[in-house]
Amino acid sequence: MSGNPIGFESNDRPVLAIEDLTVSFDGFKAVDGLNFYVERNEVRVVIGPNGAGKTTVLDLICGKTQATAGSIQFKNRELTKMREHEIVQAGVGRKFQTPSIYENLSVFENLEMSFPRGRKVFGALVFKRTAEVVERVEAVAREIFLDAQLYQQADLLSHGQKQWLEIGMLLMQEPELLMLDEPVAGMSVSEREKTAELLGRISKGRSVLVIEHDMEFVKSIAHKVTVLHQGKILAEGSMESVQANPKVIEVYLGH
Ligand SMILES: Nc1ncnc2c1ncn2[C@@H]1O[C@H](COP(=O)(O)OP(=O)(O)OP(=O)(O)O)[C@@H](O)[C@H]1O
Repeated sequence: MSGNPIGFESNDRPVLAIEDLTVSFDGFKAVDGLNFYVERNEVRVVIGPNGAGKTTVLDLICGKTQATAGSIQFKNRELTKMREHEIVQAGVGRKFQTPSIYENLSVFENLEMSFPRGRKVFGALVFKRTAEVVERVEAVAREIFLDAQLYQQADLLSHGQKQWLEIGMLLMQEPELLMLDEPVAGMSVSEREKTAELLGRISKGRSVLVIEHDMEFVKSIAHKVTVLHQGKILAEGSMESVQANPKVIEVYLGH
């Protein structure tokens, strides 16, 4: 865990403030009156049993799913009224479980095409390779442990390296909120350790929101843990406090 102080916005409101958030699917409330706050410099992990609503919360934040009621404020902007691409532009990056990298392109090219200016000015694949872009690609590649693989084709990377590349593609866009769904699934022990280090590092200056089932990994990264159950918060606090909570043991950790 980093000793980095968890910061507040200038007006003391958390970077991400979710209030009374509800989504119903045919009358079934997958998320039910949720109040949830994440600070800058924080790594927050959301845990809970299958079907608790964890993925749905990320879907609501990134605009993939529309809320039935409630509000999601990110840096004081209301995300429930925005479209998916506007939410990305507002500084929210989301990584899904399956990597969506371009297997036939190099690590460099994958990172390069995620550079926002490249997209806006010249389209996704064709744009001028400026010194600024090259510097940024190289810096991100170092950050994600792939500087030695920069010119390697992405399909030759290990599963873990592909996951890091996708995190790198998100970092190219400099998101202020980064959301990751089970980032270490299928990773080796050493890849898990490096991922924990990576998440600690990249949480500085931004917020990182992770869904994870691997409790050892959760323990190694979480500043704070939120336990979801039936679309509501069952418990929230330090890993130690939620692990010792009888309600959490009953519905999740005891299984
Ligand atoms: N688009 C949808 N339409 C109908 N029901 C949905 C939809 N999306 C999610 N659900 C339901 O909402 C509930 C919460 O699902 P969600 O995927 O958010 O749970 P989860 O906590 O992420 O579970 P897991 O750990 O298995 O990924 C589940 O009962 C699921 O079937």
